Amino acid sequence: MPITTALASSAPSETVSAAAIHAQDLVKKYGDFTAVDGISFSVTRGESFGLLGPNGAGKSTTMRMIAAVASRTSGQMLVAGLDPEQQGPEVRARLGVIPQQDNLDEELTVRENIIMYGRYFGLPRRYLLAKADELLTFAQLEHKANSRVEDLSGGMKRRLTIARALVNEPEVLLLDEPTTGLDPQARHVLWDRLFRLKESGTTLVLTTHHMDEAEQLCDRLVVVDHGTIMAEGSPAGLIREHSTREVLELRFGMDRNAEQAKTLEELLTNTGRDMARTDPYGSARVPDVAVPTGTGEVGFSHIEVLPDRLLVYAEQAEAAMEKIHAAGHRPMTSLVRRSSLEDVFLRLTGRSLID
Ligand SMILES: Nc1ncnc2c1ncn2[C@@H]1O[C@H](COP(=O)(O)OP(=O)(O)OP(=O)(O)O)[C@@H](O)[C@H]1O
Repeated sequence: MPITTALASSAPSETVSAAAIHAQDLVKKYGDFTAVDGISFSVTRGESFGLLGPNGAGKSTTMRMIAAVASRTSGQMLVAGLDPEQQGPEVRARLGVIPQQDNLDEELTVRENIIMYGRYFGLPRRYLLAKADELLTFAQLEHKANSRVEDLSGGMKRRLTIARALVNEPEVLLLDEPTTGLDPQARHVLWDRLFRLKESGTTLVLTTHHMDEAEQLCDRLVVVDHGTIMAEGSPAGLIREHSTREVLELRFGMDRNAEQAKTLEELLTNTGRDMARTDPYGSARVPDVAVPTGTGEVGFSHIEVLPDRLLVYAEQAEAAMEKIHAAGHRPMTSLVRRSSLEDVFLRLTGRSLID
């Protein structure tokens, strides 16, 4: 059966053809090992879409199948309406690919890297000279145009890799771990450039195991673990669905955390007017809408015990802290923060995103 027919049988055809990427029941096996285990997702044109998961989750393998550099074992996929398996060169011409490891030509200058890359696409030299200037300005590398790549910082190399990937004006930009290994300042500069691309309408598909990156850049994302999709939604929607609004982080000392967790759980669960969960480790979910709270109301959900600290999940973490103090408990340190995608991942898998 042609792929368009197969895909259309389970999704509205206008959805499939309008999608920048449509993947259905995608499987990739390496021998007996299943790296990608039947994942399905759709990326809308102009959207910024993320695959968030820990090392080894199958994110890069999925990206390689999208980029037409790895075959799939089964399932279907369309990229810009084309099948990467059947129409590899056409798909690659529509994509900009930023691999996990920079593969710039260290012997060439910054400008030459862009021009040489454009030549692979058969783009004319005159076009490339003007395009290189435009892309160097975009990447904030004008002042490095004639420097050799080996003289660039890590952040500059990453920006050059992105600039180079834009030379063929791709419909979709694939970014595999775009800022891993960069210092915080370099990450922010790169995020700013990606924001601009997003605003100009480029479809971004990125993998990351940094929850802050996913929160910053993604309109929508899938949480991936062991080759399967655990959850899908916007960063805010996922947090609303799988966590409380706030988290109270407490340290009591390594050997006391587990014991304290039991005591605090009883204390916070039995607080009269609170919206406590009857089964704090069960599957009960936090309501989709913000819980109305008044003085003393905690909206307690559950406690996670990590090796070095406790995470108390509550709509009102300050109120939880007050109750803990009032009951005479004195943690060594305490911190109130908003829930993040890291909390979502922990809730879904029982593990941290970064081991
Ligand atoms: N060519 C290969 N042969 C065998 N196993 C592979 C191959 N490529 C990837 N794998 C395995 O498939 C699993 C998924 O790898 P993948 O690189 O897709 O994960 P990832 O989520 O991108 O993680 P990372 O961020 O570490 O790259 C891993 O267990 C990896 O060891």
